[in-house]
Amino acid sequence: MKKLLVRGGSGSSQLLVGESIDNLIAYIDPRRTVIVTDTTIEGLYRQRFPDCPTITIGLGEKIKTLDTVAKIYDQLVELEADRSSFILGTGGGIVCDIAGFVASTYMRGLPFGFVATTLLAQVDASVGGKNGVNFGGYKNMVGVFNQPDFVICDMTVLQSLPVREILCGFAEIIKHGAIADERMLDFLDAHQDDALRLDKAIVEYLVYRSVEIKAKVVTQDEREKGERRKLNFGHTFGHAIEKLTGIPHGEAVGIGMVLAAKLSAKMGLLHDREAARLERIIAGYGLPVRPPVDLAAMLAAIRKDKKREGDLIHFVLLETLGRARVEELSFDELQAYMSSVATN
Ligand SMILES: NC(=O)c1ccc[n+]([C@@H]2O[C@H](COP(=O)([O-])OP(=O)(O)OC[C@H]3O[C@@H](n4cnc5c(N)ncnc54)[C@H](O)[C@@H]3O)[C@@H](O)[C@H]2O)c1
Ligand SMILES: O=C(O)C(=O)C[C@@H](O)[C@H](O)[C@H](O)COP(=O)(O)O
Ligand SMILES: [Zn+2]
Repeated sequence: MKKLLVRGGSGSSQLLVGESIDNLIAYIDPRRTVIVTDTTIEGLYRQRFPDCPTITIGLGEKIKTLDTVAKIYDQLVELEADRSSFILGTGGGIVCDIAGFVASTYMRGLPFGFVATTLLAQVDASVGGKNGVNFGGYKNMVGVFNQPDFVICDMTVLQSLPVREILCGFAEIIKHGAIADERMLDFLDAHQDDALRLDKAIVEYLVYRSVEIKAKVVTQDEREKGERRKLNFGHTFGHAIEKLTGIPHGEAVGIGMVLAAKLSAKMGLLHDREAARLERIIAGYGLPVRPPVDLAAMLAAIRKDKKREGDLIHFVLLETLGRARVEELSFDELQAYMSSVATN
């Protein structure tokens, strides 16, 4: 097992890469812990959790709402959870985002930790303290920055993940390579087959390196005033596509990264050859690369993105593979560049 630390103004988080869920008891007091999980994880892994009251939520982005949060508050009241209670979110990104938000707001905030059970949650969603829910159909509109005490990433639970969910995790791994580490992209290229069949050593390296990249950025800029914006590479288009089509987050981010790389090339930053290479890597990991909606629809959704400030939007571009930069673009500029970028 390897450990990393995320330091934020809201507290520090221990990231335990390769820890087993069978050792959970070393991190929590079961008499004080309430587990929040989803129906899949409850069915697959409940017998391996410590014996604690458990709140089980449904599946899918559609339940990442304030309504679900309110239902969890109700159950916490019923369980007589108090300020000495501890919330353990056990699941993918949806459980982590919701459980972290519930823990951060119930009774003005309880301590919490995560067991991240999807590849996407291990490499991204459980790390960095962004907790929240969607509102009015728009992504992550209500939330907080607040670090969990710990995150457990047990590689063995990834074996039960459906293939589509594994691929979604690779989208965020590729993102970390694209913004911060070209050698990671070389590694992803060289080890594609082993990575896709979840070879233990390969996946453990990719999870660790992803978390290392994200932990460094979050420690520098927890509240996303500058450097952290780069973690949003591919997300401006990605969130719009997710909202418009309901495809999973990782798939939408994969398409968003292809579009953002093409835009970077159009703006004279990234070489066309590099944009094409990134697209090849994303496609090689079985992810879609063409937007299933037209440009006008995406731009209309982007106008409501919470990263908009007046007529400007912070857009993450690539200078080269492995180095990102954030530019403020007006919607007119974005529209002008994108209308000359091939999107199909
Ligand atoms: N907070 C952040 O920094 C951050 C970062 C990235 C993504 N996110 C959010 O994460 C969410 C997506 O998370 P996700 O991709 O993990 O989706 P998810 O939580 O919906 O999980 C995907 C599916 O896999 C199932 N599952 C989970 N673990 C499993 C396992 N070990 N075996 C079998 N099935 C399992 C789940 O029940 C679900 O059906 C999005 O809402 C996205 O916005 C947040
Ligand atoms: O941690 C971050 O910062 C990220 O941007 C990571 C993203 O992969 C993630 O999808 C995040 O939830 C997006 O946050 P948002 O604030 O843009 O909604
Ligand atoms: Zn994301």
